[in-house]
Amino acid sequence: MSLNQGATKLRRALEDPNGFVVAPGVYDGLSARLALAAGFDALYMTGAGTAASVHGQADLGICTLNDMRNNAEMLANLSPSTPLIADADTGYGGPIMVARTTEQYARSGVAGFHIEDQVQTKRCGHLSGKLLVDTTTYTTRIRAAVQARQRLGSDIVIIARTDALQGQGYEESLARLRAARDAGADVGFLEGISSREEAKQAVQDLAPWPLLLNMVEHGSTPSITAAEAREMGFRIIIYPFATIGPALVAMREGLEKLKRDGIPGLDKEITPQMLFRVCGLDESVKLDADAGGVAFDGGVDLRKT
Ligand SMILES: C[C@](O)(C(=O)O)[C@H](CC(=O)O)C(=O)O
Repeated sequence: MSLNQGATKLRRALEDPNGFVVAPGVYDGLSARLALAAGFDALYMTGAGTAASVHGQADLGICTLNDMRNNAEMLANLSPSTPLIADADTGYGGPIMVARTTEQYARSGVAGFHIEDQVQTKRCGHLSGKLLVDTTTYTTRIRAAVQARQRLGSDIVIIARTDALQGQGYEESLARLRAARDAGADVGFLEGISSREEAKQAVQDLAPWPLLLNMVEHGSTPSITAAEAREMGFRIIIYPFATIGPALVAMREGLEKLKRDGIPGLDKEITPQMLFRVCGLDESVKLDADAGGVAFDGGVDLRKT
């Protein structure tokens, strides 16, 4: 069996003409556990969510390779057979760093990652004023990733993202994606698609090269469902804010309630056991018992039913 099952699975899904990958954004262990429990068969590690949760910072190129790799490694290994697509921003430096990023992501169990053509002081693709590197620098990043993948003999999927649409227009964006494809990228990612027509056009213009749709709601892109994206011909859809969006609202409301009432007033179903069960409590207890451990012989539930 391949060492990186997720990467092999993702690559096979892209080779299958009917394969379509739906990956909700996750940013920490709990959000990933919940996405897995909900039955998603792929995950997306959002860089914006990682910056927000690990550092409490905006998506402005603050996360380093180590921050991203650490988070990705934890997420990818909660369910190694479930592909994790991870944000790799600009690749974190020149070709040497991009190669290092590729190697570290591959060894960490990441199934695929995207690298973009923004400058190092990057920003979220749905903010204005983005600055880009030239096409030669961009393709050098992509080539460094492809060559690193080949040296490793890894199935890790390399996704080329361009942020050129906002400042340089559609034709320049397509030229950049074609250059990335020619440099060996497996999938294209046109960031900040601004209409359904543009989305369909990009799929057609780059066919049969697989394209990823970044479904950031209330950003530059209209709301497109998974079924619509599939119909348009996209092969992967990611929803970066799928878990951090609801978490943000729920946490804010919960904290306002606590401030007001002096008690969180949680739903009855929220017990310590319930939280820990979401996070693999029963599997861990079984693992201990299978090894001959007796620590949990008495169980962990306060009230036995
Ligand atoms: C996909 C993305 O890179 C991410 O970090 O999840 C972001 C999402 C966002 O901040 O809106 C991006 O599109 O740049």
